[in-house]
Amino acid sequence: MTEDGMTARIIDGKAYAAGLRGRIGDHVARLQKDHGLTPGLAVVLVGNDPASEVYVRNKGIATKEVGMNSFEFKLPADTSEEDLLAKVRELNADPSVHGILVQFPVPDQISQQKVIDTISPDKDVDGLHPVNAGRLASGLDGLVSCTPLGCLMLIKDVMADIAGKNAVVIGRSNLVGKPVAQLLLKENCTVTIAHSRTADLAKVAASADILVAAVGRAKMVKGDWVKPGAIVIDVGMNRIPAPEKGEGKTRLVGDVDFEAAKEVAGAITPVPGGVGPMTIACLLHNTLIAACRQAGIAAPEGL
Ligand SMILES: Nc1nc(=O)c2c([nH]1)NC[C@@H]1CN(c3ccc(C(=O)N[C@@H](CCC(=O)O)C(=O)O)cc3)C=[N+]21
Repeated sequence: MTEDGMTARIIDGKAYAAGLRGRIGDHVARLQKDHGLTPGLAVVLVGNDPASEVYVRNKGIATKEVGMNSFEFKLPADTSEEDLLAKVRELNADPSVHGILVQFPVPDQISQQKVIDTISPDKDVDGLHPVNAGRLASGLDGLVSCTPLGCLMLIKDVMADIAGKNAVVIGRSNLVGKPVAQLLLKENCTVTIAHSRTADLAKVAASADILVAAVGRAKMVKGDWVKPGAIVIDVGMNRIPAPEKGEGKTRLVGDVDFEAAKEVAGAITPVPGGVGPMTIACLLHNTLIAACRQAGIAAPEGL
């Protein structure tokens, strides 16, 4: 239970993302009217993993809905690394493409890091290129990874000024943990990055005013790891068996034991409907920013 005896505010990432996509759509319409510019996002999928196909299809739909051009490329599962890198270079050189996303994971014969390194930092809407990671760490303008950006937007929607708060990020991946920590540091939080080797993780987590779970282990964060009143952001996307839905069925759960944590937290994101929808909206946000910068037009701030 929270300090005032109420359960947590459930942070509606789906609704926030819909609002953000609406504001992005307004900017895209203005860019077209004033500058004749239509932002374009290229998404490359290698192989035919069903989950990835669903994500890529949803990204394409969302991209067109905000008035951007969506370019989708499906390459066979046995595509060589050199062929994929050649595709990336072609997109780097294409002026109608402002953002490039290669859906991960890629097949084993391809190095994910080489793909990341080959995408032009200016078109790296995933924010994973070392140049963008370095810009974030140095407090310079760059492109920030979509999931971390989405987490920060949701946190700031709950609490506009988070300076001086204790933030604990569980997880140290380049994709989420590290960039989330950098963003929270930029907002003047006191940031701890915890991980699988952290001693007494439960105690560290319980010190957090803002707790971000990005480990990829279903319901690992228990209710008594949550400080009463804390903001809890659950980045986990774990598919677990759901026999109650029928044989072979699965459901999506986060890294947080939601039912227990919501009795303690002040605000908490659900899974699904929390961080996930923000990731796609922030991809469009980054594509808009990238298109403006490439065209030498002032990029919108604080969308
Ligand atoms: N280069 C690259 N960039 C990515 O950002 C990237 C990637 N590769 N590979 C796969 C992961 C995963 N990802 C998700 C995005 C949205 C939802 C999402 O919208 N989830 C919904 C529900 C989805 C469902 O029900 O299955 C939700 O949480 O409410 C989930 C997962 C982006 N990824």
